[in-house]
Amino acid sequence: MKIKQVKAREVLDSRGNPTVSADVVLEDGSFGTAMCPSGASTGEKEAVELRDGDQHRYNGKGVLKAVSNINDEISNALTGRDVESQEAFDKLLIELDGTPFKSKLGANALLPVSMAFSRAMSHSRKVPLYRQLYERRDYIMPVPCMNVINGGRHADNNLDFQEFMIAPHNASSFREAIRMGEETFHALKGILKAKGYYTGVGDEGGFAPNLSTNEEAVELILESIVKAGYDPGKDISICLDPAASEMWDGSKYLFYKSTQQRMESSELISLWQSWVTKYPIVLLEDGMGEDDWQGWKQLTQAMGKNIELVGDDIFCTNPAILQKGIDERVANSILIKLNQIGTVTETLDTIRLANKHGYHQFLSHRSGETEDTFLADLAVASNAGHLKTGSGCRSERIAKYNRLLLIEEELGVAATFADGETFKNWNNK
Ligand SMILES: O=C(O)[C@@H](CO)OP(=O)(O)O
Ligand SMILES: [Mg+2]
Repeated sequence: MKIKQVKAREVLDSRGNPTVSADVVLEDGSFGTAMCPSGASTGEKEAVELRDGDQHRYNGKGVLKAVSNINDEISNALTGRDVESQEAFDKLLIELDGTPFKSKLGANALLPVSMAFSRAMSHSRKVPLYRQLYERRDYIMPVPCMNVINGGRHADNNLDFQEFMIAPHNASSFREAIRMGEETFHALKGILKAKGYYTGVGDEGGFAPNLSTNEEAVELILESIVKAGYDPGKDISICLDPAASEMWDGSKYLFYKSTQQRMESSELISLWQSWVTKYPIVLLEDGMGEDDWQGWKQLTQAMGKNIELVGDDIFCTNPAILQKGIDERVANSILIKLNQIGTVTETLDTIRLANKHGYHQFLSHRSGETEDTFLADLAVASNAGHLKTGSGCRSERIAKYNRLLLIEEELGVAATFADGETFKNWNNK
């Protein structure tokens, strides 16, 4: 298929920061467009996001360089080229950049072009995007892990830990799971209000109340699950992303927003063990920091048979780093974020590698998002069984859930809801 046009411009993300929107048009007139998300608590080994640094425009956060890299270099190299597959297309992008972390053209230039090509191909082949990404007979609809309390770097005022999520898994469909999650979200709002807490939301749509302890967040969520009429642990469980890299001060974990206490890795592991005993927690993401491999190994030894331990900052969706984690028995699951690695093909490669070694895959949005719903299709295409894309009441998050509702309807009997099995069956460690 010949590429007819590649084009980009600067648009805005959900934090009001600039991001890249790109289009790809194929010879047969098929059109695809996509927008790039952006993180706040980023891993050190993520593919590079180019920012202009010109303080007169968006406080240095403009993306005009990345945009012109698409409109000039990428467009010149691709226009008129015959490309037979996503792999071939992404290979051209990777070669054009030529650096290990995509620092020349920017992952925020490569990724939206790569995603736009997937969409253009799906239009050309007249198949839905999830089928374009991975053709299967039956698909698994993911458990929506909804971030109902935001802390850490995603809210200025409150908790040390970044994300407190609910996983409504005892449902017969995605539609039912989302309803259970939203009912709990609204019950939580009522509880916060009654206790005199602020009910404004953080970057990912969860509440950002001024709670005094991290434990209180979990307790309130459990109370809201019950208030909504569900059984904690049986119907709805808890998932956490404390984003521990943000707490790591080089040798210890600093509770930088609450007590100012500094914990050894072993103490933090004991804290997680006591929480898992006390609370119905099924998934812990970034329980240790990315620079604390030793701590990560110990965490995996201590808890890897009991719950899902997801590596986000430590793996950065990078197959080479994941391979190191597999070899050294670090984590039993990987977070998947398209812009951490920078192309659709490499994202699918990482998913495949994880699958081959019994590592689960947790599909994820970024804290800076757009209305682009690519993630929803990727979550279905991968059959990964769960995703996180915020909660409640912010449209850039809900857009993905709404897309999943439509996909489930479209698939009909070819769709099975993932349910609680998603969080079980560890075959390693
Ligand atoms: O840490 C995370 O998992 C993500 C998404 O929730 O946050 P950010 O996009 O800020 O890296
Ligand atoms: Mg994370």
